[in-house]
Parts: sequence; C-alpha cells; structure tokens
Amino acid sequence: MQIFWRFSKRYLRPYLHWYLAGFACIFLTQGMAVLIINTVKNAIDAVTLADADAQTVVPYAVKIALFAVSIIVVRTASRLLVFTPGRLIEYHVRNDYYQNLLFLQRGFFQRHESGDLVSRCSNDISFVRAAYGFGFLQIANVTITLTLGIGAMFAMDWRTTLYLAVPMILAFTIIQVSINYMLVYWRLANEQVGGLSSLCLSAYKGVSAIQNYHAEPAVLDRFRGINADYLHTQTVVTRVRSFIMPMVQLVGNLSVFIVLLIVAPKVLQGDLTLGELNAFLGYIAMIMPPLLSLGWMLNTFNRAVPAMERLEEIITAEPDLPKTVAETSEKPRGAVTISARDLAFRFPEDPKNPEPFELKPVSLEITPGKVVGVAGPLGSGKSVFLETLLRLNRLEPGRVLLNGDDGAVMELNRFRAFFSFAPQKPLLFSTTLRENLLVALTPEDHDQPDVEQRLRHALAAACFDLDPKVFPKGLETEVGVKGVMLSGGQRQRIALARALLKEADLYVLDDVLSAVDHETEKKIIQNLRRMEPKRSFLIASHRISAIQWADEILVFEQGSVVQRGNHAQLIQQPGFYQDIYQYQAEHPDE
Ligand SMILES: Nc1ncnc2c1ncn2[C@@H]1O[C@H](COP(=O)(O)OP(=O)(O)OP(=O)(O)O)[C@@H](O)[C@H]1O
Repeated sequence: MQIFWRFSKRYLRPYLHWYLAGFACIFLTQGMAVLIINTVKNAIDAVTLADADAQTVVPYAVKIALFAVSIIVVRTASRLLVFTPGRLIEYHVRNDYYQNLLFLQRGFFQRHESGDLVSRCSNDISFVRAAYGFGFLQIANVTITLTLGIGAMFAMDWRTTLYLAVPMILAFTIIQVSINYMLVYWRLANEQVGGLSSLCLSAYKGVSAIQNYHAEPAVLDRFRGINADYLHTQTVVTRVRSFIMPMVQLVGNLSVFIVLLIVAPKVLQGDLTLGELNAFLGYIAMIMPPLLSLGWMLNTFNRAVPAMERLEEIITAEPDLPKTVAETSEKPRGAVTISARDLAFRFPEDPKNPEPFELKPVSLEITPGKVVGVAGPLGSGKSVFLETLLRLNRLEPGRVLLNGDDGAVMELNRFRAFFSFAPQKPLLFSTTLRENLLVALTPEDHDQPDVEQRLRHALAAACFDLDPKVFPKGLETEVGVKGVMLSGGQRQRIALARALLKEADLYVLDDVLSAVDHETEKKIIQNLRRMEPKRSFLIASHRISAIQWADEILVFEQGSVVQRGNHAQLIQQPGFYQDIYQYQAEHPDE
C-alpha cells in the first residue's frame, strides 16, 4: 500500500480540491436520492389518509421532479470532477514515464523487453487511471450511499435493518470470493497476453528468418498453444462472471423477501406505515448497486497497485549517470580538446555472461581538427570504445575531459552537445527523409531560413543523391518502417548526413561506410576532409581506405589498443593493420 501513498503524493496532490468538490457532489446526489425516497413515502402515507384526493400527490410529485432534475446536474458534476483528475494523472504519469525512458542508458534496455515497456505504458497506466477515476468515484459513492441509505433505514426501524445485514453480507461475500478467484485468472490472462504480444513482436522483427528456415509450423504451434491457454483462462472468467450476476440478483430479491416478511406484518399491526414499507424497498434498491460494486472497486485498486509498482520502477529508474532535464541543450563552446584518460569499461557480470567483455584503459587526445581512426578485428572493442567515450556506457569520473571539464559529471544534454554520433546500425524513424534529418537540429534551427540549404549540404557531403526519378517527393519521401524502403547504403548515408548536420566538436562515425561502394566511399572521405570549418573525426572502420587519412589510428585487439600511429607508420609494423591493408590492396572489390 505504500506505493499507493507515494504515487498519490506525487500525482494526486495537485487535484485534491477536484476530488473534494466531486465528493461533495456525490453527497448531494445521494442525499437527494434519500429525499426522493422519503418524499415517495410521505406521498403514499398522504394518499392513504381518508381526506386524500387526486391533488394530494401534486406537491410531492413536484418535489420529486425538482430533486430528479437537480440530480442530473450534481451527478454529472461529480463524475467530471473525479474522472478529469484521473485523466490528468494518467497524462502526467505517461509523460514522466516517457521522459525518464529517454534518459536511461543502454544497459536498462538490455534488461527490459520492449513488449514489456510498451505494456507498462498502455495497460498499467490505464489501471492507474481506473483507480484514480472510477475507483475514487466508487469509494465515495459506496461510502456515502451506504451511510445515508442504511442510516435512513435504521432511523425508520433498526431491527429490520439488522435483518437486512444478512443478505448484504452474503452478497458482498459472494462477490469478493468470486473476484479473488477471478484475480488468479486475470493475472494469468495478463501473462498470456504478454506472451502472445512477445511472439507477435518477434514474428514482426524476425519474419524473414522464420520464413528462410521454414520455421512457420514451430512458431505457429507455440502461438496456438499460448492462445489456447488464454482461451481457457478467459472461459473460466466468463463462467464465474455469468454465475455472479444471477446470484447477486437472488440476494437482492432475498432482501425484498425479508422486508415483506418482517415489515408487512408491522404495517398490518400499525407499527409502520405503507409509505415506510415502500421506503424500505426504495433504500434496498438504492444501496444494492454500490454494495455490489464494492468488490469491483477493491479489484480496481488490486490491479492498480502492482501497475503502480511497475510504473514507478521506470519513472524513478536512475540512469547510470546524472541526467539533465534542461529544456535546451547548451551549444558546444568551439575549439574543444577532447581527452580520454585511461578510458575503460567492463560490461556487468551476469549468470549468462560470467566473463563479460572488458575495454582496457585507452588514452587519447583529440585536438580541434584532428582525425582519429579506429581499426581492429570483429569484436575487438571498437564500438565499445566509441560508446564509452560517448557516455552510452557507464563512464567513470575523470576519464573523459572536454577542455579539462570532467564529462562524467556534466549534465547529459550538455555533454552530448559536444558530439555527433552515427552508430554502426543507424536507426531511421518511420517518417520522411526531412524529419529524419531534422532530428539533428534544435527546434529553433528548424525555422531558420537556411535550414533547407543545410539539409542539402549534409546530403551532398554524404553523397546521398536526391534523384527526382528515384525520390519524386524529394525530402518528403516516406522511408517506411525504420527506413525499410531505403537500401542499406542509403540508410547509412542518411544517418551520416544527419550526423554531419549537427554542430558538434567531435564527429564519431562507427563503420558508417560499410555498405557503400568504394567509389562513393572515396568521395565521402574527400567531402569530410574538405569540410569547413575543419572538423574533428573519430572513425571506426573495417576498411583501411576509410581511415588511412587519419592523423592517428588506434588498432584494437581483444579490448586493448595493441598498435597506434599514422597509416604510414602502421603499414610498416607487422600486425593486424599491415595484414588487413595488404589483403584489401590485393582485393580492392571486397
Ligand atoms: N551489450 C553488451 N553486453 C555484453 N557484451 C557486449 C555488449 N555489446 C558488446 N559486447 C561485447 O563486446 C565485444 C566487443 O564488441 P564491439 O561491438 O565493440 O566490437 P567491434 O570491434 O566494434 O566489432 P565489429 O567490428 O564487429 O563491429 C563483443 O565481442 C561482445 O562480446
């Protein structure tokens, strides 16, 4: 329950006055419902008197009509006043959830399935909204209605009211037991839906692998298995639900039966009036629905509590490093020297990976305009080195200095403003070419008159030809889901153009030319060298041609720098660089 208080303290507090006003309206609504029952009672008692005529009931009828119309107003107001903050809380929770996700480091996403993160943002948030909207409305409704209804019955005849407690407790018990039973199946159903979603997601991501290996029957079998289990679970839930409603109706009728059995003789004896008998029936009709909804209401909170725990885990997850919530990122200060001092990193150990990869200490000085190349065999740690320098992995204090300032303790936005990164596997958004490029610019830059020219320059530097025959819509061309409508080389060049578009002190390019042909690669390298003002680059590549122009080249093997120097020096030294250079010189087309 502590989670409920923490959540409420954070999100409900600003709306407390909405809820109080809403509860007041519920009080008025149920108060008027009691008054209507009371008026009907008085009307019946009045018409049973000897001097009654057709006019006797008119003032009562007018009174009832006035109450009925007023109830429309206050009931509507009560729902608006309680449901609206429920929606507003949902809005804030979703924003906080998404904002924190954007600041979390890679390790976090490796620990959480994407399907699970999506389900928290949709399913779990809707449970929280239900608790703060419907749940709170019901708490107030049940409490007020039961207090007023039972109180009024008690005032009329406390003994009969005590008899009525029997069916009421019976109704509540039936519902509670059924809900507890269903809760097990609801949880199971949630897990099964999660399993089905994960299978759908993996089929979506890996449909070509499934088709290549003719794995459809096996995948289909698994899906059908879980789907059949889900059907069974839902069938049980449906059966229990179908049983509850008639049972509850029976209990309602039992209450009427008890009233008639006990109150009718009292009417005959003159201890109670006919109006009072009718009022009893009215109060039963009034309190039965909220009483029966008590179980559902408790269930709303039962479902919201674990949902809150799952949401809180993300909302309060600390990034590996201090995060920033600055609205705009600071511009780099220009002429920045970026130094790595014994930069090292080790992936966290876990049972599946007891000996994780380790990047051994690397030191490097990148002065303005310097070009650094990174070479090494597959899996030697080139990307891990770049990503650690970029603080995508945990960065220890004092390991990356920006003009002497410690990058590890700097606000993340400010730190990231020094760098522009084109990763090995570029991600394109499922939108237009223009939107994909504009991501690299600040919102203020989007409205500058030279924005079009900047986009075209970046595309030209990356040798991306916006040929109207291929792209009749130019920059407005939709690239499809994650850029699927572009070739691998085109995707890489869009990602490169995007990286070049950003104003940064160091451009970090991780094997971004692997899918372009040699001629294009040569042109791109020439473009990079000619860029004005002169830029600093850190380029990892399997191709010597992409890094041989660098001022300094680091050669990695098994996480360590085993050779360093410029191209002329390295081709003289026996080792990986010389071998790969000779191989690529002999096989220029590979
Ligand atoms: N998220 C991760 N968790 C654990 N280990 C990882 C993770 N990412 C990479 N590694 C390990 O780090 C090693 C180095 O990977 P890295 O991507 O840096 O190699 P690389 O030199 O860039 O290779 P390539 O040339 O194939 O891109 C890999 O062999 C892998 O075992």
